[in-house]
Amino acid sequence: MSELKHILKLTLLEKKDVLIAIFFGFLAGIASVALMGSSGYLISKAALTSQMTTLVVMAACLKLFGFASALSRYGERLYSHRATFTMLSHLRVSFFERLSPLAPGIFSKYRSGDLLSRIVGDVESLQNFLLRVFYPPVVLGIVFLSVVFFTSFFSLGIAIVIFIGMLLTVVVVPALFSSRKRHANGQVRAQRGNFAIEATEFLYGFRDLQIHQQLGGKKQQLKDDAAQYNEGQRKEGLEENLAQSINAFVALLVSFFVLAVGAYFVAAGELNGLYLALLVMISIAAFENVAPMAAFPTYFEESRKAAVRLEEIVDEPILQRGTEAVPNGPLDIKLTNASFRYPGEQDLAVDRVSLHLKPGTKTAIVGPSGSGKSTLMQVLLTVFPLSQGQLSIGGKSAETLMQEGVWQEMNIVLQENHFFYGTIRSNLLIANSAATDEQLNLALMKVQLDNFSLDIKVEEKGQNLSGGQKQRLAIARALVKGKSLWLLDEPVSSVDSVTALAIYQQLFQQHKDDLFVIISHDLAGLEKMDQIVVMEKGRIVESGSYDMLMAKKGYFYQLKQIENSVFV
Ligand SMILES: Nc1ncnc2c1ncn2[C@@H]1O[C@H](COP(=O)(O)OP(=O)(O)OP(=O)(O)O)[C@@H](O)[C@H]1O
Repeated sequence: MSELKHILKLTLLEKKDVLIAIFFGFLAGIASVALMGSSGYLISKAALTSQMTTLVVMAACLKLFGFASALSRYGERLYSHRATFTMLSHLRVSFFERLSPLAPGIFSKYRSGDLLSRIVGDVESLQNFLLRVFYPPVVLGIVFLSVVFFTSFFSLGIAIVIFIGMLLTVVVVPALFSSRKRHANGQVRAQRGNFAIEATEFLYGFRDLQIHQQLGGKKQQLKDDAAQYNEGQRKEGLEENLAQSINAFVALLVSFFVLAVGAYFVAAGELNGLYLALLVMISIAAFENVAPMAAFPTYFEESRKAAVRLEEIVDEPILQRGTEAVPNGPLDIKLTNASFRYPGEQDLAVDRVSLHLKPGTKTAIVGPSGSGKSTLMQVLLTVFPLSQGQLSIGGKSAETLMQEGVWQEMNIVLQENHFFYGTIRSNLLIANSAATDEQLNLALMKVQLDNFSLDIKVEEKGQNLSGGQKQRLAIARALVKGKSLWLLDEPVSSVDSVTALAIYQQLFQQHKDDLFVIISHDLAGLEKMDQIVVMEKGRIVESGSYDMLMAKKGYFYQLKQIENSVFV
């Protein structure tokens, strides 16, 4: 039950709705018991006496109880569902608040399909927590105790039988099935997760699977996962039916006992026969309310597992981020002896790097594939926390700064940039929602996309754009943002060299006071950079201006020679 503590806390944030729902639930339950009880009494009274007034009063009571029962049921549904949906919205908010600081590291631990299944499926499963786990036993408990209290005035023996029946149907049978369910290996939630993982991969990798003629195998795997999930659901359904049958059987048995014990007491002269039908009908009505308890084990286990699966994700230590604002004015970025290691990896991806990036300067980071350039960029973006060393922005330690505040000051273009379904305009406005069409068109012109209309449709992930167009659109987005720190990771790797050069020229000429950090594979055109940083195995092996490095005839010079010999 401890797994559900957090969910219970969120549910009880809506204490008022929960209490009103319990109150109406109790009224509905007790009114239906009273309805049946008074009809039993009416039957006996009609058979045994001919007092018209009592019969008329009882008939009026029947109508009143019927009306009260229907009305209270409506109130119960209204308030319990309102409390449930508010709890779900609290849950989603609290889950995302705890999840977002874990991104993007979370993707190395969980596959996207799995995350999706947890975020959507498991959160959704928890809508049953109040409606079918927490609330029914509470309402039933109160209704039953009231019934036991009422019947004890007529016959203590019958009250005891009803009390034992209550313990069996509300506590013992559901607890037995819950424990059975916990120990059975019905992993429906995990199976649903597996199915979501495979389906997402199938969707993402459809084209590659088709090209490599591997669609068949993957399809089969999907079918197997779907079959397992179906089988799990089938077994779950059977188990629920069994619980329902046993609970209904026990309830019927108890009503039978009430009749038998009542008949015995009537025969023994300990109970007035007038009340026998009333007590039997009360018992039948009270046990009719027990039906939702049959589903309790399924929903209890489902809620428990969903809560555990959600907790698993967000139960990572939360990295404490700073709260200070980024200082005003031109910003510099300084790395001192900075190292970073990916979780679970042996080697440092960034190894004792010291670097000072000043406003108004242009720095290129070059090096062979896998040398740590992109990781260094993520470190500068404060996405990856340093394992060792210092990162300061504008003279302040990055740890003390608010991460959103740091990103707000940066124009960022990564190797892969996401484009949303919409138009060119909507994709550019992401960077600055206040930008005018004129500003957007100017940005498009600077990246040589002036032939693009702002109303052109962009398909999901920018599928209808070429690689180079996507990169230029990402630069245009950075231009629209208009900040002074430029962090660009291979921004023009898919753009032809003439256009790329023209874009760089525009950027450098019109943003002379800005700070540029550009990762590049291409060693051509670096003459314009103020500083070239050469990386190898996570370390800076050389740095300086183009002329300095060429004159030094060191590592960069050799890379240039290799590049020249390859292309000559
Ligand atoms: N998420 C990750 N988890 C573990 N190791 C990683 C991860 N991403 C990168 N690495 C490793 O870190 C090292 C540096 O990778 P990085 O992507 O920074 O290199 P790079 O110089 O940018 O390469 P490229 O030029 O090919 O983009 C590589 O050895 C890589 O295998």
